[in-house]
Amino acid sequence: MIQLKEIDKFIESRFHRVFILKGINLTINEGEFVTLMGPSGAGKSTLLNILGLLDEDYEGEYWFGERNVTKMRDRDRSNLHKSEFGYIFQAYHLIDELTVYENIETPLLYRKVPSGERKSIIANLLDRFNMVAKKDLFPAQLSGGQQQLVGIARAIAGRPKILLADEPTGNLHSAQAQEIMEVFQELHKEGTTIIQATHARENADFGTRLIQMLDGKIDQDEVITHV
Ligand SMILES: Nc1ncnc2c1ncn2[C@@H]1O[C@H](COP(=O)(O)OP(=O)(O)OP(=O)(O)O)[C@@H](O)[C@H]1O
Repeated sequence: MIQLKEIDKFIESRFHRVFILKGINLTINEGEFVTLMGPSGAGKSTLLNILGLLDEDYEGEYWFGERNVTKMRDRDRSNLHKSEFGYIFQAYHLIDELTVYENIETPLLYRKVPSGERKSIIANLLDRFNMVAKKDLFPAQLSGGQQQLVGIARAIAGRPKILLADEPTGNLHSAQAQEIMEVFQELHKEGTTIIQATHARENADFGTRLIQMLDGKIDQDEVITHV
């Protein structure tokens, strides 16, 4: 489904190149649930941004199925992003002027989901995350954890084929974190491919594969076995 070949990302400083990612070769198949771990600064968010088509400033090749993303026009890349990916950001990226309800609705509007269906999808998500009473509030009126939940609801509302999540449980208490991982597990069972970056080792146990990053490289890549 996704293949990265020899991806390098660097910044030019005055005297030398500083590599943020170096020689990344990675294949992710449909239906995998991958966890990226590694110390702060290892390059996890940078790699997620590249995978999610949010950053095209790198060298190497990115293949999405038969399509060479590296050679795509901006508009096609943006359409591919909107149609296939759901993205949960480390900083929630909610739209401040929209209510909780409207924030969750945005990907459904992009995907031209009919109004009745939109209502039922959003009602289900609000219910699932215990946010029904908050639906008309604005992001600034929510706690950090609640904003994270809205970000997650928004990312999964459009039923993306691939869900990318950067520290999805970073601002949540452990019961909420567990709940989010269970939601991910359900989505994975339903066929969603998931790639998450996290510092929480227990989150990796919900997945099928653990990739350890170090200094912009893949250090270890192992299968998670479930007993
Ligand atoms: N645009 C940029 N300009 C300069 N340095 C950058 C840029 N983007 C990322 N970096 C650097 O690249 C390194 C990797 O950053 P990245 O955010 O991918 O790490 P991470 O593994 O996700 O860390 P964390 O766990 O703290 O989120 C960091 O040292 C960061 O400062």
